[in-house]
Amino acid sequence: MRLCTLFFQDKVQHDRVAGSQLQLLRLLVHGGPGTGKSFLTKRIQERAEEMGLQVACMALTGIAAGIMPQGTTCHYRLAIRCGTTRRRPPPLQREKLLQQQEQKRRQAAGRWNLRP
Ligand SMILES: Nc1ncnc2c1ncn2[C@@H]1O[C@H](COP(=O)(O)OP(=O)(O)OP(=O)(O)O)[C@@H](O)[C@H]1O
Repeated sequence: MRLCTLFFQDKVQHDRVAGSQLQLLRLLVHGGPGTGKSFLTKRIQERAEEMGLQVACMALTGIAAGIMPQGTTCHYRLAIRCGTTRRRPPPLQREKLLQQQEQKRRQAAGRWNLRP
């Protein structure tokens, strides 16, 4: 954790010299199963918080997010909406689309000599 402390101290000092506000720092912890990602993330978070820095932990899955202290999924934290934003077509247009689909299905069935 000495390296972690030195890293944050360097960063804080660098940002203070460069300007008055601390710059946002993004860290990506990546690795195979059981290589110590959660362990390292927790230590980094503890150290950063001891130094008065704010930490937001995010993960791609809910299970991974649940392991981290105050962890959330990326979608939740960044307010990324899931699902389609496309609206359903209006009824008339929808009817037309269904007709086109049926027509294509019949054409395909004819091509393969199947009963429509
Ligand atoms: N630097 C370390 N010193 C001591 N133990 C460690 C260290 N790094 C990891 N471990 C131990 O190794 C095991 C696996 O670590 P960890 O759960 O952090 O891995 P992970 O990459 O998050 O795993 P997964 O991908 O399955 O979520 C844990 O028991 C953890 O305590």
